[in-house]
Amino acid sequence: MEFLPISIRINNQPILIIGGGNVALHKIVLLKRFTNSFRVIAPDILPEIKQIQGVEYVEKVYEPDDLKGFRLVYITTDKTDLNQQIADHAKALGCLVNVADNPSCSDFVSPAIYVDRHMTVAVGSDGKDVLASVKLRDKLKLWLSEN
Ligand SMILES: C[C@@]1(CC(=O)O)C2=NC(=C\c3[nH]c(c(CCC(=O)O)c3CC(=O)O)Cc3[nH]c(c(CC(=O)O)c3CCC(=O)O)/C=C3\N/C(=C\2)[C@@H](CCC(=O)O)[C@]3(C)CC(=O)O)/[C@H]1CCC(=O)O
Ligand SMILES: NC(=O)c1ccc[n+]([C@@H]2O[C@H](COP(=O)([O-])OP(=O)(O)OC[C@H]3O[C@@H](n4cnc5c(N)ncnc54)[C@H](O)[C@@H]3O)[C@@H](O)[C@H]2O)c1
Repeated sequence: MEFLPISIRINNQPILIIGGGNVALHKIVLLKRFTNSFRVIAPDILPEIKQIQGVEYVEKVYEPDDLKGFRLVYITTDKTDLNQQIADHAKALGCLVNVADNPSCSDFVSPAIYVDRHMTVAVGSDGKDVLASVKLRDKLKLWLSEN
């Protein structure tokens, strides 16, 4: 196993998302259950992202200075080499990174989550089989709602 399941406080600092496409939107929708403060940086940002309350967006290409002051960084551009480069810059600054197209260079991966008031169930596969994580989360969700 490579990834430790922990619960991190995220409501005290904005989350940085580089890239503003489908994966960025998907991440923001899931993260909205836990925080309401995001900065999105990309030359083309989906209108659905711009409309989300709590999203501050900047329409430009990534530059290394964009990382300053952030702790959690989701890297979601459609360019594999660029994603790797951003991850290297972010790690050098001490940020924790999630790289959408490369779990092996991510500092953290996102589990499949079920939330019921203050209780959470988070299922992960150590970054190896996301569909199995989603399937088990859905089974647990069903079982919990019936018991
Ligand atoms: C659980 C969830 C949480 C979240 O996203 O926050 C999550 N992925 C979700 C959905 C989803 N992801 C993908 C599909 C389409 C599948 C299909 O149809 O084939 C769907 C289904 C859908 O969208 O419904 C594709 C995909 N995912 C990853 C890769 C890259 C790779 O594996 O190399 C590719 C292939 C890309 C490609 O090749 O194009 C990688 C990761 N996805 C993870 C988490 C991390 C591992 C977690 C673990 O340890 O199990 C990890 C490693 C990194 C990360 O992102 O943290 C969320 C469900 C939310 C929910 O239901 O609540
Ligand atoms: N982890 C997952 O769950 C998952 C699921 C599907 C796809 N992916 C991978 O995630 C990546 C993104 O997919 P997508 O569907 O969101 O792509 P997309 O085409 O919808 O969005 C790409 C975004 O990257 C931005 N971008 C491009 N160059 C940039 C730069 N220099 N600086 C800043 N932003 C820049 C674009 O403006 C756009 O907003 C792909 O590599 C894909 O393979 C991951």
